[in-house]
Amino acid sequence: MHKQPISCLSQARDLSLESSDQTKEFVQGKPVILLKWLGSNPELPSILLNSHTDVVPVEQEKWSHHPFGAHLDRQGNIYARGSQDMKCVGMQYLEAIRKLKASGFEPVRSIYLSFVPDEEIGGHDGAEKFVDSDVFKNLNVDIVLDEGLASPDEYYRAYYAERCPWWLVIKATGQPGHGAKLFDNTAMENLLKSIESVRRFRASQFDLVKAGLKGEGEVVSVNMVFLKAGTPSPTPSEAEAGFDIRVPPTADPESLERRISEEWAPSSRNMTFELGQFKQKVSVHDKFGKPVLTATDSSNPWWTLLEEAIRKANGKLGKPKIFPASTDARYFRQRGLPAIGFSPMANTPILLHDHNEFLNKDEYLKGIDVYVEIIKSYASYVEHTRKEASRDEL
Ligand SMILES: CSCC[C@H](NC(C)=O)C(=O)O
Ligand SMILES: [Zn+2]
Ligand SMILES: [Zn+2]
Repeated sequence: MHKQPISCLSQARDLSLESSDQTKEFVQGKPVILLKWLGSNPELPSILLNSHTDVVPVEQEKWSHHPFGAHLDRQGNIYARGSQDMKCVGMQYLEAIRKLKASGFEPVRSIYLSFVPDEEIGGHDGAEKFVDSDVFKNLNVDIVLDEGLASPDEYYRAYYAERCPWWLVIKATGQPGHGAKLFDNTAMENLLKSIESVRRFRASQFDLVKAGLKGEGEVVSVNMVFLKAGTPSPTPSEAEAGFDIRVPPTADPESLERRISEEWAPSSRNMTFELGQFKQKVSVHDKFGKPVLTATDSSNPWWTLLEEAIRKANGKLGKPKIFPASTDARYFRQRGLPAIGFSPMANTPILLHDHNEFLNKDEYLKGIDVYVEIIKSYASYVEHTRKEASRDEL
């Protein structure tokens, strides 16, 4: 994973943000950088602006410009790995603060910026350790902003929840034998029956999205990501397939698990299964099995303030959505904190993790002005809102 935490520190110095005593290595070599803009009433709970410093790898030869060269083309598009996911957001936070400081604005609530590692590989040594720490507890955070997605149309997207990844491997065993012989109960036949069943389920979910009945983040998605089996002859006695499944907080995890064990990997067909990172299946549900969501109605003042701030910056906000993939926001929501996924990139194709990831400079600059309004509004909001749930309650 490519990391650039050092530049955050030089930016912090440049902006006179506090940093030295706040930077923590919960895991050696994986720093969490914390910057602080002290509010005039530090007793009030704070605002946390989170971003991750790691990016996914690149296949350099498939890019039209060097993926780490930040090439600016004639249309004003900046090509770089992380230009959407999510160096843009981390820098926009800092640039918005630069503008606010230059304008003489003084926050009432303290504002923290966290730059965390490892989001792309699950956040276990990054946001998860940070959120579990006393350092985080002492920040007394009231609201978290984290990453969202680009939007190909003129409406910004904001996310109030996310789906949970289940990495599934199903294994089939069966009768080995001569490759020229037709016989029942081979590992391949057993596995293929399961794959057919998974595909029917996948189509049923995808049809709901295609028909406009459900959003992308509201269905269970399943993609087969690998197949591993045998040699040309004899007929192999073992075969396996891996799936990337994404489960929305509104789905019933128990019934999906039943489907896996009864339809996709039934022992009656000599099949077994493993759910990797299985622990994560609870991360979008609380301990009572209730979905972990951030409210997007008048019960959540931070949502209303976000809407108003975007409007004030002449931006348009679409209907709140469930994030289709996985972000660090789930760790904050699990602690009972409201967390909104938001990356101000309208009129932009969704290119995170793709070749030729880019962001247009005008969108980038507009996003800074959107954050100026959001930070101004959040840091001036003095009503008491909610407290972090204590660890014992979770
Ligand atoms: C669970 S770790 C992987 C995290 C990654 N996040 C995004 C935003 O792509 C994903 O959902 O695949
Ligand atoms: Zn990201
Ligand atoms: Zn990513």
